Amino acid sequence: MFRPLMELSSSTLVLYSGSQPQEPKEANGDIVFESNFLQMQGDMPKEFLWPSGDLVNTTQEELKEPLVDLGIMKSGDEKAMANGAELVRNACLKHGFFQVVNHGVDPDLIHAAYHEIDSIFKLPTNKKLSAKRKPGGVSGYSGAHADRYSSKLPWKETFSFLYDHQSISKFQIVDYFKSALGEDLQQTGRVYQKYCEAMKELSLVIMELLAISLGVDRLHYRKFFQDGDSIMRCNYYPPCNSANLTLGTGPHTDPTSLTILHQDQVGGLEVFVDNKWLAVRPRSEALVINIGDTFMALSNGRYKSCLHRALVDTYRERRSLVYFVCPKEDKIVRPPENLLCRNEERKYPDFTWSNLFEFTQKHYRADVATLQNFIEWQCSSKPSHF
Ligand SMILES: C=C1C[C@]23C[C@H]1CC[C@H]2[C@]1(C)CCC[C@@](C)(C(=O)O)[C@H]1[C@@H]3C(=O)O
Ligand SMILES: O=C(O)CCC(=O)C(=O)O
Ligand SMILES: [Fe+2]
Repeated sequence: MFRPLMELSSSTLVLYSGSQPQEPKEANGDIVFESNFLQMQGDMPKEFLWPSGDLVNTTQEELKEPLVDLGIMKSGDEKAMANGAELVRNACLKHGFFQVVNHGVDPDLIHAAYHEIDSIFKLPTNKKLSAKRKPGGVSGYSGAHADRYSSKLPWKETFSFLYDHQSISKFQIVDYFKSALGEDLQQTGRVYQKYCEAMKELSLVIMELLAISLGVDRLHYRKFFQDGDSIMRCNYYPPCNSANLTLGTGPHTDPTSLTILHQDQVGGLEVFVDNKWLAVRPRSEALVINIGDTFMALSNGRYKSCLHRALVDTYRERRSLVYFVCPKEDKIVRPPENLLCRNEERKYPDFTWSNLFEFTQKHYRADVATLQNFIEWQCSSKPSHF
């Protein structure tokens, strides 16, 4: 049986060993994040408290990110496409964040995907724990990552799974849900299978737009990511009485390549620009696109990996659907030759997503400096890859 985190934190629980608290170590046994239970305990358990530097208030200012109409990609209107690419370029050079509208994803499918978030997180705790993420992997359930970290715990539950676009089975996600959570979740799997198929197609269109905006061959990144797997993550953020003392997701850049995110109408996603945290206004008809560390390397550092975080709300549950685009594991991450101007320095050595992913799951807690720490870690353990 599991023990609620609160009870555990009052005992001499060793959630991690080793000198570096951020060094994730697997804890023994099931440690459970029961937000209702925690809420009744009065003070916020110390494990969920975040440093004041991470909690710096939003300026109440909203990010003025471009809304790119993706219809330009099918219109054949070269001028409209060039204008759209310029909007993307300016945003990605500055903060790596934009939104797309007229994206072609069925609003009913997005609505269904939100409905299925509750099919997952309203399950009994022991059922969710039966599908908990395995050490070193990404698939499965996590409650505040309480089995990975022992401080700065995020006030959220997550459920993640892999999407292999080239899988021979058109039912890989349905099969995963059935195996992980049982036959009753078959319909949930069907919805996310369709959702991930739609995200994959959209991601390849965006890769073309990014290529145009960088002045490289239009199909370069589409080809690079065509055979890649991706990570789908459902985020559920329970209401929190001490919402100002904790975070739903701490400040970070996504180590992945490109993120396609939909947030519900509660709001809470913020982007760090010009030394300020700016709120991202929820737009139900739009999809948030942000550059991740791996694409930043693929652009030789031109495009910024977007620094962002997610706040929690005092009274309302918040949900987000996050699709992380990744290249095939063993592909060498290297900027295209024709992006590198004459004698332009390579900003990052060659690496693979497989190694960066493993770094984030076994050696380092992804934060605002993941890629730099990964490069140093890789260089210290292997000869130079330049
Ligand atoms: C490769 C990944 C690691 C995380 C999920 C994907 C892309 C985003 C990463 C993450 C969300 C960045 C913030 C910290 C993290 C631990 C989290 O809050 O979930 C990261 C994810 C993870 O390691 O599970
Ligand atoms: O929930 C959100 O709005 C952001 C989540 C996020 O950044 C992530 O899961 O990487
Ligand atoms: Fe993120």
